[in-house]
Amino acid sequence: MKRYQICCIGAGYVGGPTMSMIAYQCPHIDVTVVDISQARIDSWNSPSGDLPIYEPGLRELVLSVRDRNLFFSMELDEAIENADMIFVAVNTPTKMSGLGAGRAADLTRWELSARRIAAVATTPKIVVEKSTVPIRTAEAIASVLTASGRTHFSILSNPEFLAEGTAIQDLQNPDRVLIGTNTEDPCSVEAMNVLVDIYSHWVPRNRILTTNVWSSELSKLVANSCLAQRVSTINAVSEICEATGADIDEVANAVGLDKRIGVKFLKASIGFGGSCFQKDILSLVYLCESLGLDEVAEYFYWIVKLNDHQKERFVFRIIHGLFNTVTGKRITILGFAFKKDTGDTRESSAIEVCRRLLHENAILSIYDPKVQSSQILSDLGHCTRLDPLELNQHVSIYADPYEACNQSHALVVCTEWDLFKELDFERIYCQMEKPAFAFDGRNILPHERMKSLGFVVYGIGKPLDKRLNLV
Ligand SMILES: NC(=O)c1ccc[n+]([C@@H]2O[C@H](COP(=O)([O-])OP(=O)(O)OC[C@H]3O[C@@H](n4cnc5c(N)ncnc54)[C@H](O)[C@@H]3O)[C@@H](O)[C@H]2O)c1
Ligand SMILES: O=c1ccn([C@@H]2O[C@H](COP(=O)(O)OP(=O)(O)O[C@H]3O[C@H](CO)[C@@H](O)[C@H](O)[C@H]3O)[C@@H](O)[C@H]2O)c(=O)[nH]1
Repeated sequence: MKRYQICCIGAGYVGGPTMSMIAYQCPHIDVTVVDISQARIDSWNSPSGDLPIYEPGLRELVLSVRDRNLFFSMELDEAIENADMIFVAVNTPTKMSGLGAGRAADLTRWELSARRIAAVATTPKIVVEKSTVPIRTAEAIASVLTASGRTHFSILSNPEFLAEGTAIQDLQNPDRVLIGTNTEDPCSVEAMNVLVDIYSHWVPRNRILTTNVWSSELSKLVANSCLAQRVSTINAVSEICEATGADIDEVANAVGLDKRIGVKFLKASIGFGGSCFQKDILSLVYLCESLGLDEVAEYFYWIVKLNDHQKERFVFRIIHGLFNTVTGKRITILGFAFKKDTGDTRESSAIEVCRRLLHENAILSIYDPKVQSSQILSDLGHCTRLDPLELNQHVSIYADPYEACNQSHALVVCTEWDLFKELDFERIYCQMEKPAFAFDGRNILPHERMKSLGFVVYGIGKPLDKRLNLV
């Protein structure tokens, strides 16, 4: 009997881990993940397990199922034609030019995938929207798919809620799985039941929600906006704390212990990063503007504005603290990824912090345990427009955190890697220029111990040290 065949278009942060989990949980299903990037596919197939993305637990998961019932391939057409169900998990970044530039999601890759499916498929397919897309994308995709009239397509929305750094845990034990379908079409409902059955292999049935397609698409954008809104709220409060002497961690704890509010996602920071929050809020803003809902659009837009403000004021603290000039001063950047436990730098706040410091002629020593040097240089080259030679004069990347701290004027924590908490700060203090400053953009360092060693410490939303030159 023919085994059930799944194909996933897009072997990225979502396609790779999500399909690995389905293959692991459903040994009776064959899963083929395809991509247009040969380098990515080669890396997923790497014999040593040197995968294209770092995610705790992912390597073990992939190695346990790869070439059993999980395959990574460049043969898009073959995988599409063989598949009963096709997930589309391509990237949907913010449009950079044209209509809706800086706001709308760019659906080019999605449409190209749909056109490829339409051109190749000769047997009925269930097409699953896994990428985050604007509301009503499924409708647009349906018209592309059905235009040829060659076969039948059922379109489902199944947004992904995993967070990077905890993707495998999130996939293994999701708070909910959301499936949107056209409830008036019996074929779509049948397709939905097939997808529900797949998830039911490991997700309790009461956590699998079924809704209409539009609710499903909108819920994904709203979930990210709610999460980002909490971060912007606590970051706004961090500024009040610094102006008044309140302590942000005490406030977050006191507020979050109200069960209606909850303690999660109230950690003050240098601002949220990652490929999703800003993009999805802007997509929601664009939707609201298109609908003429200007006040609603403005409300959501402020989440992003506040986030930009938080990054900017963090850099101002550094410059003011260092006697209003960082020209020629060595500054150590601890962490470059947008959060811990990932090597992903997309929209990382570290990029903006470094860009501003380089603009002020600082010399940067950067350490991150998982981000490749080439990625850091590419991100900084892109945002500063400095050529590689100029960049090399101002930026050094280290594989050892102590070397990165040598002769530095200030430590700047951009990512909350656990290992930063355990560093030997006595040793680091001895290596640094004096006064030695530490700007903790994640409030993870042992501030009191560091102060007793002689450091001048700045923490987000923490009572300010008088030596931070507050003018
Ligand atoms: N990264 C996350 O944590 C996360 C979580 C939930 C949802 N999402 C959403 O999932 C989608 C994918 O995100 P991602 O982070 O995995 O992106 P990604 O950039 O890591 O991966 C996308 C992959 O799609 C491939 N691709 C692009 N066009 C293609 C085409 N026409 N044919 C075949 N392959 C193609 C790219 O080469 C790339 O490897 C986005 O819509 C994103 O908003 C992301
Ligand atoms: O209290 C907090 C929590 C998070 N952050 C920052 O917010 C950003 C996003 O963090 P997180 O949400 O944990 O990671 P993502 O991988 O971006 O995951 C978000 O975006 C995904 C893509 O849409 C969704 O699937 C997830 O549910 C959603 O959490 C990071 O820069 C974090 O450092 C804070 O500053 N303070």
